[in-house]
Amino acid sequence: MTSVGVLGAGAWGTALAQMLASDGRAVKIWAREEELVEEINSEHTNSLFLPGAKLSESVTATSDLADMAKLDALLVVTPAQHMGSVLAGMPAHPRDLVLCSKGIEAGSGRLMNHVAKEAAPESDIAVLSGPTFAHEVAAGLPTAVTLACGNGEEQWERISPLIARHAFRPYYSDDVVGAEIGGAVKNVLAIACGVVDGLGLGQNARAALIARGYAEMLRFGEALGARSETLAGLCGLGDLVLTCSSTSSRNFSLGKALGEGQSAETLMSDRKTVAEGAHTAPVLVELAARQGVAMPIVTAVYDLLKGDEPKSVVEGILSRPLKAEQGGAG
Ligand SMILES: NC(=O)C1=CN([C@@H]2O[C@H](COP(=O)(O)OP(=O)(O)OC[C@H]3O[C@@H](n4cnc5c(N)ncnc54)[C@H](O)[C@@H]3O)[C@@H](O)[C@H]2O)C=CC1
Ligand SMILES: O=C(CO)COP(=O)(O)O
Repeated sequence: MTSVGVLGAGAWGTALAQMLASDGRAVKIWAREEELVEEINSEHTNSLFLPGAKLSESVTATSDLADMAKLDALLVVTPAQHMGSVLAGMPAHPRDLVLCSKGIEAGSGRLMNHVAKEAAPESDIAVLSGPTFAHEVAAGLPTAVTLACGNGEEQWERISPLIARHAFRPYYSDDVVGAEIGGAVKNVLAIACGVVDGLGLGQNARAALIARGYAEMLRFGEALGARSETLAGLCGLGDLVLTCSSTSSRNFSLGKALGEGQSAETLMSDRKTVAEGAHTAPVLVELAARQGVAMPIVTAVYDLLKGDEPKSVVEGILSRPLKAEQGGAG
């Protein structure tokens, strides 16, 4: 039987391992924390990152990257900023790497598929992304995702049966860049929606922000070669709607706390879980400027994270000159 495992035992890696094991399959998960390896193997829980979820006994954990190298396919679920170093620490790599992290590498500005390709040049790369709160997937609630295969339909035929379950429906795409940009940009926009909520600006403002944020995602995606139909799908609009409207989102909650007046510095230094949008915003602002793409909402989030005062940042957005809704430069 083809073997599949999960690299990273945060909330999402753990939920994916449980989803994969829902048909009785043996699933190996790599955890960085020794105490978590012990807990998953003995208690079948992950109280650090996914409290409340009960895992199947067929999910077993290891802290040895060599165990993961032997598998046929690996779902890669480290935080985006650590994907390169974790993959580089493996003695070899499975044939298929399915990237499930949502972000852009700070410093280099690389998308995750470029990071993975450099660390594991022999592997075929795919991207899995969509509206998927970890606790819901772990509980077996249904959702659907984009599975963008860098090697096209041949790779899809190989990996989709490994990943699809009754309540977890991958949809085929070959637009890896589009799938990655959707997930990375929506995290930043979710912070903005949280700020609107924290400031009490109302539901109209949030809907307007989602629509204008989506326009930013489309413009940026187009500049990097993503297809707009990909961004209109599960990994773009689908995930944007989910993350921008729920305090279950860490990014939304971070924004809400900022809007309520907590300091960015304190919020970031106190974190145990990852809010990828905070790491993506600065590098996204840089990449957008390089591409000549206007991203005023993303820039506003960056300013807030630098410590600018929420009310004045919102005032800046509202004072922008009026323009045509479609086709303008921003
Ligand atoms: N939680 C969710 O509902 C979803 C998360 N994602 C994405 O999955 C990725 C992982 O997020 P979560 O599983 O939620 O993480 P988490 O916030 O639950 O846990 C933090 C993770 O970071 C790891 N970590 C911390 N420092 C590290 C280091 N130096 N090197 C390697 N790993 C380190 C920890 O071991 C832990 O696995 C992120 O890119 C996130 O955007 C995607 C879809 C859903
Ligand atoms: O990506 C997610 C859901 O699809 C999770 O969002 P947060 O990282 O904001 O919690």
